[in-house]
Amino acid sequence: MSSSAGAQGAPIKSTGLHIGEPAPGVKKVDPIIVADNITRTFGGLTAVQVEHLEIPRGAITALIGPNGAGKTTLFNLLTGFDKPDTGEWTFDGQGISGIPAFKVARKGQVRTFQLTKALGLLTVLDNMKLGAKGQSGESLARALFPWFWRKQEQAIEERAIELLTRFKLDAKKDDYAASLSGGQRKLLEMARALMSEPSLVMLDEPMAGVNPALTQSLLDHILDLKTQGMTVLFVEHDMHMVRHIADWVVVMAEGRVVAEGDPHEVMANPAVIDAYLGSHHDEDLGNLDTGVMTAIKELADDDADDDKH
Ligand SMILES: Nc1ncnc2c1ncn2[C@@H]1O[C@H](COP(=O)(O)OP(=O)(O)OP(=O)(O)O)[C@@H](O)[C@H]1O
Repeated sequence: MSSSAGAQGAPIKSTGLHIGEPAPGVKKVDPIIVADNITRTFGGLTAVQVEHLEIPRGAITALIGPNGAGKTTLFNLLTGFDKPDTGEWTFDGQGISGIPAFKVARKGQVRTFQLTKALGLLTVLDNMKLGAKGQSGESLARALFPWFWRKQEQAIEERAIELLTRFKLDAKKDDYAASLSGGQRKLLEMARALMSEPSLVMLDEPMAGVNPALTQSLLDHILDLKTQGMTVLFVEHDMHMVRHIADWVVVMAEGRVVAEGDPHEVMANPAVIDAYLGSHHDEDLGNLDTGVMTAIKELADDDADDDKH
């Protein structure tokens, strides 16, 4: 695996992540997640049907696809918030299929949600403290040694303040989370996820509802996770963001992985445009919802940019 400098000011992309031709299910040089035959149905609907998927370690992978492709369902499965009908997967070489979310998080795989889960009636600092792992204050043995508990509390608070400072939320530590803007809540959620010192951070639509003033800051924080050695997997509809920061892109449609590759390869792949058009093939393009149209236009723009280079 190697890194190469991008265009002026562009983030440094990780390359050489895969073995062989980039295609759905392609093997990775150093995968952090390896998943096989994952299916999840809701009644008669097959929401996820992934034969094989590997997520490269130490890189930023984007999971994209049209609405209803199964991205969030796959996220929920991989993080233990939902159970599959079939399937097995490993995280860092350990089988974790079907184990509950709090255990997945303890192993170093954390996630944020599309709609932020900051607890509005807790302060920003208390939200952060909830993200700490391995708190031993509750256990009886530790309760018998309160000095130990206090020391641990202090360490947790120090880490929380350090992270809040990094995310420029330290001045708000005593405010209720409910008073934060949408973008600030996203930052708080990301900061809280880092409390448990994860090795894999999964972000579900990190840019949704974020005011443009905070967009760059969020992007920088995501890039920073990689610099610090973490792996990032994120779901996003914003193709500019995908192109800008993703080292690798996995495309889902109708529950399956339909393409994989680096952002430029993937966005030039006709199967991907097809996936976005999907069931709308017979429709007048003017009837498509604006999200689909924007995504298709951005994919096409990427092609045009490529042609210029
Ligand atoms: N709890 C559920 N009960 C019934 N159907 C569900 C449930 N969760 C998801 N689905 C269905 O599964 C399919 C995949 O949904 P999912 O939310 O995973 O897609 P997505 O790719 O994340 O879409 P979006 O980009 O719109 O968030 C959709 O058809 C959705 O309606």
